[in-house]
Amino acid sequence: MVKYTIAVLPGDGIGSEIVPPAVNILKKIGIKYDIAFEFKEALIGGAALDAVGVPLPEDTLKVCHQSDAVLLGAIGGPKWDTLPTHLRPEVGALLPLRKDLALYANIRPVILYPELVSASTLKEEVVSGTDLVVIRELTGGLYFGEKKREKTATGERAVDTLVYTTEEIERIARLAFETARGRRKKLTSVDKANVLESGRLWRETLSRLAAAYPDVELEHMYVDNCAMQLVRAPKQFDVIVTENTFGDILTDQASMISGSIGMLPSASIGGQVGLYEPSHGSAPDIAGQDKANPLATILSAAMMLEYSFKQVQAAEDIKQAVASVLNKGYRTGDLVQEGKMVVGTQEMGNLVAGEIV
Ligand SMILES: NC(=O)C1=CN([C@@H]2O[C@H](COP(=O)(O)OP(=O)(O)OC[C@H]3O[C@@H](n4cnc5c(N)ncnc54)[C@H](O)[C@@H]3O)[C@@H](O)[C@H]2O)C=CC1
Ligand SMILES: CC(C)CC(=O)C(=O)O
Ligand SMILES: [Mg+2]
Repeated sequence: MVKYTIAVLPGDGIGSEIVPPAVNILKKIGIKYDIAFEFKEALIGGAALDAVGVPLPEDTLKVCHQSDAVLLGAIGGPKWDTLPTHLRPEVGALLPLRKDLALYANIRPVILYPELVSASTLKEEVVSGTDLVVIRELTGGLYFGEKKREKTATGERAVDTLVYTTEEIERIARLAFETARGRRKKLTSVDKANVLESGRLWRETLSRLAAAYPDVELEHMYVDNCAMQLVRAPKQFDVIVTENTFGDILTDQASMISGSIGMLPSASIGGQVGLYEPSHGSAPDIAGQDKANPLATILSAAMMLEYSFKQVQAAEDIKQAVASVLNKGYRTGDLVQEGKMVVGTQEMGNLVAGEIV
């Protein structure tokens, strides 16, 4: 029997509602495939600030490093928004955790389940059949550059910096080329090279590496155009690779192709220990109400099985279980479609678990 330890970090808001269903499904997968999962829960974000005064406790980092993978809910919320920047859950916990685990690549597949075509805000003929993946650089760029605030004679001056090195661009580009190679062989590199120096280096680096991947078609696109193209004709995309902030924004937008941000999973990889989390945040507006869609987190657990544990069939089982539940007509509130049955977070989790036999 194989054994894996999973660090479980529910975090804030809906985090404590969407993570337990994913853990429960992993337990069922463990029974079916003879995998012994050990789950070690740890504090992060506002929950950690409230309990021990820091957003990313040393103990949590230790648990993550000593595990084979990390399952994260979401962090942040209004209660902690006014703290100094370095203490905020987002800047004080999530970014340093990603950096500490050397997770330079964030993979966000945007797949529209056929059952959810009418849940998308976009027209059926535009979105039907969409299957693209965004590869977002995760430990560099605007989120990690130097920040400062200074007093001026009339007010204040705030600075954020966007820095990339050739090496940082090369490693994410290679992963993107390799990913495209295993799919429909089209790579769209998204930048703002018409304005940003970092964008020029990004574009030059991608163009140079393209010679090693003659079977992959590389196109360059400015990020503003990409935002438009994603809603105009999403099926033109296969793999998109882009800067940290651009990828963050474009994937929230792209989530609506799949019906809801509650459908968009993610895998963060690159280091020894992969981290798996939904693409959305802690959704304070619906927290504690059993309304959140747990499917993005459940599908992130499937990505964990695939990327960290190479349990491809087990991952496929989870995706099939999700498809089956959707096919039977069950929806959480974010996916309301005429004639469908609306269920809460827990029930949706139980329904998916019930499909794994
Ligand atoms: N990885 C993380 O932990 C992230 C944390 N955040 C943090 O989350 C907090 C809230 O941020 P927002 O901008 O409101 O983004 P959000 O993604 O939490 O919510 C945006 C909207 O989508 C809805 N939504 C999100 N996930 C859902 C789900 N699973 N099911 C149904 N509806 C869902 C929410 O109810 C809300 O109306 C902030 O503190 C933010 O910094 C935001 C993004 C990522
Ligand atoms: C909260 C941010 C640091 C990150 C974010 O929005 C994301 O990773 O999707
Ligand atoms: Mg985001």
